[in-house]
Amino acid sequence: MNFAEESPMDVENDLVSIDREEYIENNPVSDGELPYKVVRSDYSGRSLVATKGLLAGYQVIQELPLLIGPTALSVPICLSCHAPVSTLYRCPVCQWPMCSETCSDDPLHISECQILSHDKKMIGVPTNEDPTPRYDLILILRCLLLKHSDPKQWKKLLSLNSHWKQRKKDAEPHHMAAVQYFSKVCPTGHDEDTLHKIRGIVITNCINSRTSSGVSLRGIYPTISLLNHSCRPSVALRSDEHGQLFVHTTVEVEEDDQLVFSYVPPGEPYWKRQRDLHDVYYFKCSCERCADRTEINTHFSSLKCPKCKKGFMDPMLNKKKTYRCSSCNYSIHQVKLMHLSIALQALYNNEDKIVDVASAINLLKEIHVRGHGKHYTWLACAAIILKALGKTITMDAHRLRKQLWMRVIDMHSILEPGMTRRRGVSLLQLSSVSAVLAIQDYNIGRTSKVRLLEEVQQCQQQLIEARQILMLEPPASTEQRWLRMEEKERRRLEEIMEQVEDLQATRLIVEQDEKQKQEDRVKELEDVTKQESDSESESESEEERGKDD
Ligand SMILES: C[S@@+](CC[C@H](N)C(=O)[O-])C[C@H]1O[C@@H](n2cnc3c(N)ncnc32)[C@H](O)[C@@H]1O
Repeated sequence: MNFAEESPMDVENDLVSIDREEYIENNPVSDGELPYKVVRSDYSGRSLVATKGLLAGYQVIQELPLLIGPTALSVPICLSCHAPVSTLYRCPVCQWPMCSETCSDDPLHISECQILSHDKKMIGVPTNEDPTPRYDLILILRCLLLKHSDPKQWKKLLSLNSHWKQRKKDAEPHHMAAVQYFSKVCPTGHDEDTLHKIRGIVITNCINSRTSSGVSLRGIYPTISLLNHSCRPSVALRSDEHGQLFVHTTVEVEEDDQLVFSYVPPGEPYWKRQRDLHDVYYFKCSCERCADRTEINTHFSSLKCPKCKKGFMDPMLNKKKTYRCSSCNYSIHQVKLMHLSIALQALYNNEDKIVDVASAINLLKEIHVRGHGKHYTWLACAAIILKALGKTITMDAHRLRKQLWMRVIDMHSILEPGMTRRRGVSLLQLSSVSAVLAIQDYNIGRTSKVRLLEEVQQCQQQLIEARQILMLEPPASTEQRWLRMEEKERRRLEEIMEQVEDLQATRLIVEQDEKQKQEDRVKELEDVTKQESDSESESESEEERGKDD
């Protein structure tokens, strides 16, 4: 077959058609107007912008994957139902691990199997239970098969960004392995440039989701793929167990604002975010966070100056990749700063070092001295401490937990503000630990009843906000567990409030009882006194009388 005339370049710049009917069907509450449109810029290509002002939490897009498959590095999973499998049962034809005969006979697998079965030496076939990059091949193959199974969708797929020429030039080993595999070992009939392009499309555009059994999958979503990146996002993506994606605004956006999400974890330092964005997506990020040397006053990626120990070594954002002290102007190269940061990271990376609250606090102090309280290592260390403290239920542990959750929430509200799942979950945790502390403090007489009520009300406010955020989780998603936890916490707080009210009522009754008893006693005393004085006066008068007598 000659594929020469359909060079991928021909469709490189085609716009993916945005299907309005499909949008309305997926978003029944929508007024029929798309809340986004595609715009194009010389530097960042196509991107989605809001067509009107949108409040935080607004669902902008709901989209099923065009194709879905295993992540590039995966433990063995069945190629049909994507359930985790051992390597004991294999498809008798292609030898890939599957869960059963039913799955290996599935018509969807048959077409893949015909290609994969050419690998007689099992070069690309997973051999044991360990995670393997061989699963990278599967989604690429599914894309390649689309050409004949669904030419319309194939065209849509080819319109996505791939950076294929650059990837071909860079010849990264995993990329080359996949291209060679489908050109030499299991030929699919596509020319090499198309193979470069298809792998490029998968790497540039795939988005991960999770099945109900906890397996990570990656999918291609033609509309959502048009969202550009920012390290300070305005939308968040959530998936259900069928791989369907939902895009919500996390903050209020205005008409014509870009809708952007973060391709990399926002908790990574500047140099790591830039490196990954460059290596995988081929661009330099200049979002408001990256364009500000202080990363919005957090100095998130800067160490304290090793020379004057006063200023922060902030990135200069220039091509030389230098970091300069804000106080004494001392400068070092990014590589040196990376090494210093990695050394700092090594201090906390060993979870076993956190044996109790005191050791955790010491560790935080160490980071504070060499890094600082808003440094990325602090955030990562807080996560490790929160995990390591596990079920420790001492008051000290609760107090530390509360402080850490408060700081984590503060930092994330700068880095990725608004209705993010991270904020929802952190608020839930903060509310839970604050409630425990409030009750304990009250029980040991450290706080008053009024303070207890105030704190419980504060926890309820945190839960209300957490609920608003967690309600955005799609119904068929594993993350619904957070909503269940929120419900449990809410009931617990209601019980506490009832108990406090009961307590209040009991106290009132006791107090009234006491008051009554007191009054009775006073009355009794008065009566006795009166009787006594009466009898005294009687005897006195008797005496008088006697005298008289
Ligand atoms: C998933 S695609 C997004 C849609 C893409 N802009 C397009 O035209 O198809 C990812 C690619 O978009 C570009 N991109 C995304 N965010 C960017 C940003 N903040 N600055 C520059 N380029 C960006 C990069 O080329 C990246 O590899």
